[in-house]
This record gives sequence, C-alpha cells and structure tokens, in this order.
Amino acid sequence: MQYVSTRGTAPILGFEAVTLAGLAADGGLYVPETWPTFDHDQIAALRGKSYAETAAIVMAPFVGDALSREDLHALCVAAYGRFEHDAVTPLVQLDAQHWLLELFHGPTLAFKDVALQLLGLLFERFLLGRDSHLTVIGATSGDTGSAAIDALAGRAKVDIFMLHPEGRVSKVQRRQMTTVLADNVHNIAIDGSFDDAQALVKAMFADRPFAERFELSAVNSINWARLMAQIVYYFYAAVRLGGPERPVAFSVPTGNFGDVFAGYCAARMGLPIAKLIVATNVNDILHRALSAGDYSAGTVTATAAPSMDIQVSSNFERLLFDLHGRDAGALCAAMGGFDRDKRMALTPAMQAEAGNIFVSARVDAAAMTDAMQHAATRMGQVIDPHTAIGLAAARAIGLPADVPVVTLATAHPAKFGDAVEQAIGRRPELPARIAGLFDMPERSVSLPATLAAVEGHVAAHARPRA
Ligand SMILES: Cc1ncc(COP(=O)(O)O)c(C=O)c1O
Ligand SMILES: N[C@@H](CCOP(=O)(O)O)C(=O)O
Repeated sequence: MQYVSTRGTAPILGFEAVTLAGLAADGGLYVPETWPTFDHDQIAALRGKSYAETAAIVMAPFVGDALSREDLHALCVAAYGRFEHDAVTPLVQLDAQHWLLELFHGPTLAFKDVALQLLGLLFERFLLGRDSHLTVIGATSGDTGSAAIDALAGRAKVDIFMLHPEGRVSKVQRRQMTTVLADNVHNIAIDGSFDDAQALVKAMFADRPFAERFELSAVNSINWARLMAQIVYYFYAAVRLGGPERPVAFSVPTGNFGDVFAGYCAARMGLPIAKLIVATNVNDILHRALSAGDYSAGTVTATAAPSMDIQVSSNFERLLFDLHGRDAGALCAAMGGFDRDKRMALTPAMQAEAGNIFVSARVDAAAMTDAMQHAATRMGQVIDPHTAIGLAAARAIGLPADVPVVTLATAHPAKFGDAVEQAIGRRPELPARIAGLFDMPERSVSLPATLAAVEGHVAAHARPRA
C-alpha cells in the first residue's frame, strides 16, 4: 500500500515511512492511494474473532509488506493486552435500538489508547536498528496527550513534546500527562486554545529545516497509523450487531474529525454503515459544514466536553480531498482560501456526497446534561460529557427503529469528575489504574503560544540528527 498527500507534492510513501513521517512534507495529510475493500464473506469471517485478530486482519492491507502477518498480529496482541476488558472495546446495550461502544478500557481511559498503544509499538519496531531518533510533537485537548505519553514514556529512541491549552483540560487529564516524569516526556502548557496548539504543531512541521534537524513525527490523528487503528472497532462492533447483513449506524462525539473519519474509511472498505452521526458541542464548525455547507471557523468556546473544543478539525481535509475528487490542486486552492479567510463553502454536490454517509447534530450544554441524567437514571449508565454528546445526537437524529445505533463512548466518566458530578449529582470513582494520580508530583512548563517560544524549548531539550 502506498500513501499520497492530500496536497499532492510530498513524496509517495509506504506504510513504515508514513508512520514515522506523521504530517506530509507539503503540509498535507497522508491517505491510502486506494481504498482496500472487504467483501461480504471476508467481513462475515470476522465473527467470533478476538479484537487482536480482527485488528490484524482489518489493518493488514494498509500495512502491506512493512510487517509480516505474524508480526502484525503479535503487535496487536501486545497493544491490546494492556486493556482491562477481555473484549477490549465491549458493547453495552442501552435499549432496543441503542448501544454504547466502550472505548475507554485502556491505560489512560480514553479511546486514544486503542490507536496509541499500537503506535508506540510501531515506532519502536520501525526504529529498531536505525540510527534515528524521533522527536514527537503533539497537541492535545487532554486525551491524546495522556495516551501518547503512556505509550512513549521511557522509549529510548523517542522524545515527546506535548502541547496542551493551559487551564482548558480536566484535572485528571492534566495530571495523567504531567505526573509522568520520564526523561523523554516534555509537557508544555500554552497560553492559548487547542487550535493554537495544533497550529503550532503544523507550523513546526512546515519549518522544514527544523523538522528535518529534529526528525519530527506526530501522534495526533494527522498520523495515518492513528486512524488505521481506529477503523478496527467499527468492524468489530458491526459484526457483533449483525453485520455485514445488517447495516449499523454510529454516533461519534467529534472534534478533530479523526474518529468519525475512521468510520468513513470502514465504509469505504465495504463495511455496511447506515449512517455516521457527527456529534459536535457548541464548537459546531463540522455541523455547520455538513448541514449547510458553511465550513467557517469561529472562536473556541470552553465547554464541559473540553476534548471537543476545536474549531479547525485537521482530518476534515482528508474528507475534503475525496469530495474534491482527489484533485490535490483543487484541494490546495480550497485550503489556501480557508487558511486566509477562515471560511470555505461546500458546494451542493459536495454536501450531497457527504450526506450519503454523514449526518450531523449540534448538542448544547443543556442537551448534554439531559443525556447524562437520562443515561444515569433510565439506563443505569454513568457516561462522560463527550459520550453524552454522542448519545444526545443519536437520539435527536432519530434513525429508523430497525437500525442499531452505536454511540462511541470515548472516555471514562472519571476523567471528567467535576462535569459528571455537576450533571448527575454523584462523582464517579477514580479507577484503580489512576487512583494515585492526585498524590504525585507534576512537571510541565508554561509558554506563550508562539512558534519561537515552542521551537526554542524543543531545540533546547530534543536530540538533533547526528
Ligand atoms: C473524549 C473524547 N471524545 C471525543 C473526541 C473527538 O474525537 P476526534 O478528535 O477524533 O473527532 C476527543 C478528542 O479527540 C476526545 O478526547
Ligand atoms: N481531542 C483530542 C484533540 C487531538 O485530537 P487527535 O485525535 O488529532 O489527536 C485530544 O484529546 O487531545
């Protein structure tokens, strides 16, 4: 499998190189040159397979000859061995039509572990025997940071610099990052929003001498390997609910458009998906884009679902690439306009094409609270604010009763204890794996959200290419 950049001028790469590269050198995002497909029988054959087996089968076409089948399976067994549920991503039935897909049984209690536990192992494998040292740069609104730090802490050939918006992540999220004191972990609290942090990451990649000197790589969903690993749980859940015979819908709490784009990839690969519900909070650029063609960024509003407080969603570019007929020139012009004006109009034809698979809903604070209360009192489930947004959207969209609707439960409620307590009057207990978090010392530096300040800090602490 080869990978092409959405901007069309970066080198075409294989899986190993694309994993280590993160962002493409032309500022674009890598996507598979063609979508591999699974036919009805291949999907049906996934029934009864373990999560690790399913993962190895679904990811094999993307990995190509970069790893043998046995090696890929062994890495999946190791990555998912750290999850606390035998099913890795279990389904919980809520009522006759609705299910939760619990993605938070990994080490840091959010769906990010599903991809990042594997990515940490892939980095290690691909760096083996190379005279190379990666400098991983990441931006987080809370969950990617903790999951990436857990996956990379102490690894000899990687340093990780993680930027989070100061004061805009939950206390548990912050401490999951800042209490990891391994020498190769560098936490940076920036004076700005997640969008500012993400823009700084992209600016560091765009500074090619800097990017090459420090061998930059990415752990955000700009890295194709992140999305690839997230495709698996769509297959895993769908076959458990009657797929491929019965199409299943998924409701996805959405910020950077990575998780729901993984669902789109699954659909492109042949998985019968009835609809992908893009659930946003009041930071609703994606809802406006999909429902009215208005892709225009406003200012970020801080909410009780901070991991979705995003206006400029990186992975939307991957969808736009397909909506532009994979014409990189047209996409570059559109993205150039968006960078300049902070707005882009989707044509009616693009809206119609996206509407074949996506539908969207905007969930405000009251509807989110209502969903948390409804889940707790009527369904016996304590859910986190992000999951609540997915569930509220699933109920608001109202798909036909014979379509099973799976809401992705993206984080454990204990990560957002204050918000959960405020909504349902009871605080979720901290799970054992993070019980000591509030007794541990923290390490982080605060920096202004400027390229000079952040590059200066990275340069002072990273290991440049020999
Ligand atoms: C708990 C949680 N839910 C939902 C999201 C949104 O996912 P995505 O950014 O892939 O759209 C995030 C952040 O990525 C998150 O941390
Ligand atoms: N919500 C995310 C934001 C970064 O998203 P990513 O999927 O691109 O890494 C977070 O929790 O950090």
